[in-house]
Amino acid sequence: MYLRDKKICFIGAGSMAEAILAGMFNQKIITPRNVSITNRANRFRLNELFTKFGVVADADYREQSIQEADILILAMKPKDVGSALSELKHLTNPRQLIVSVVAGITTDFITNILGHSAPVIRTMPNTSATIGLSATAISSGITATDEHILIAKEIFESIGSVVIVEENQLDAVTGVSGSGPAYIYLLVEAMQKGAVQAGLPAGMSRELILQTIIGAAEMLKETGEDPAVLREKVTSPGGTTQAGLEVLRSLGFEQALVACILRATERSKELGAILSESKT
Ligand SMILES: NC(=O)C1=CN([C@@H]2O[C@H](COP(=O)(O)OP(=O)(O)OC[C@H]3O[C@@H](n4cnc5c(N)ncnc54)[C@H](OP(=O)(O)O)[C@@H]3O)[C@@H](O)[C@H]2O)C=CC1
Ligand SMILES: O=C(O)[C@@H]1CCC=N1
Repeated sequence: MYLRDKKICFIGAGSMAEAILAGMFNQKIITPRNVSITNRANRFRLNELFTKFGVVADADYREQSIQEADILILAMKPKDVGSALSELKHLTNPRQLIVSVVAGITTDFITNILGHSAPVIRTMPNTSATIGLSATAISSGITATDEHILIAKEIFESIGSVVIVEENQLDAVTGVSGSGPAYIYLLVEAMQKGAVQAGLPAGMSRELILQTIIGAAEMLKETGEDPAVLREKVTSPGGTTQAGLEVLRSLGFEQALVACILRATERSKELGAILSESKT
């Protein structure tokens, strides 16, 4: 219970902030009166989050909320981090823990803008946080201690599973599990198209595909088997799976996924580099 009595303030009130809020309240690891949420301008959105969670979400209390927080969660787009921190740094202090969910942005970048030694934890959750099933990786900047990692772990365990990584692995995590839900959704979209073209009704296709993905994921988890072994068990020689997989391979399915992850990883590095360059 590292979060008990800690005051948390979100800077950024978008979909990731909402997903984390929902997880923390579902797991009852913090009370609404200890949480405030701020954004740049959208008062309607703040009101929506106040109505939904009962958190302090009043634009007029933005400065006070940031100043009084023990933990600041940065949840704005990468392009907005520099300007947001430059504008708000005078409200922060070295005793606050800074937790960032922003893709590509390094702990060094954040520390340099703040200009003081507040500990910074960089994380990468994903949108399955909304239903408590995020895969989140967390890493610490140079001034963060084991206790800070434990605090961040408690926050992100409320929205799913957590692994601790070195910061230089976080771009790859972003390419794999941060963006990963989108790859799976594209797979479902394509499978649905195929199912309908093969003659199944759309609604039934969706149900069959979802259960197939859930079943395959649970098989991987529960058996601990290598995916190649499980794949081979589905694939009868000369059967339907073999025929389907041959088409996937001839169209470069595996290379496409590997290239996708490498490009998303590279993009995460680019997002950080663009901002670092624009600062110098
Ligand atoms: N979506 C995803 O799948 C994932 C996203 N992330 C990361 O989460 C972060 C947030 O993403 P998401 O929630 O989708 O973004 P949204 O666009 O939904 O929300 C961004 C929020 O940031 C606020 N904001 C912008 N500028 C400032 C500022 N200067 N001061 C205070 N608040 C500001 C916006 O306020 P206003 O509306 O008033 O402008 C808005 O509330 C991103 O950095 C992304 O990389 C991480 C993992 C997964
Ligand atoms: O697309 C993005 O940049 C963010 C980071 C991971 C998922 N969404």
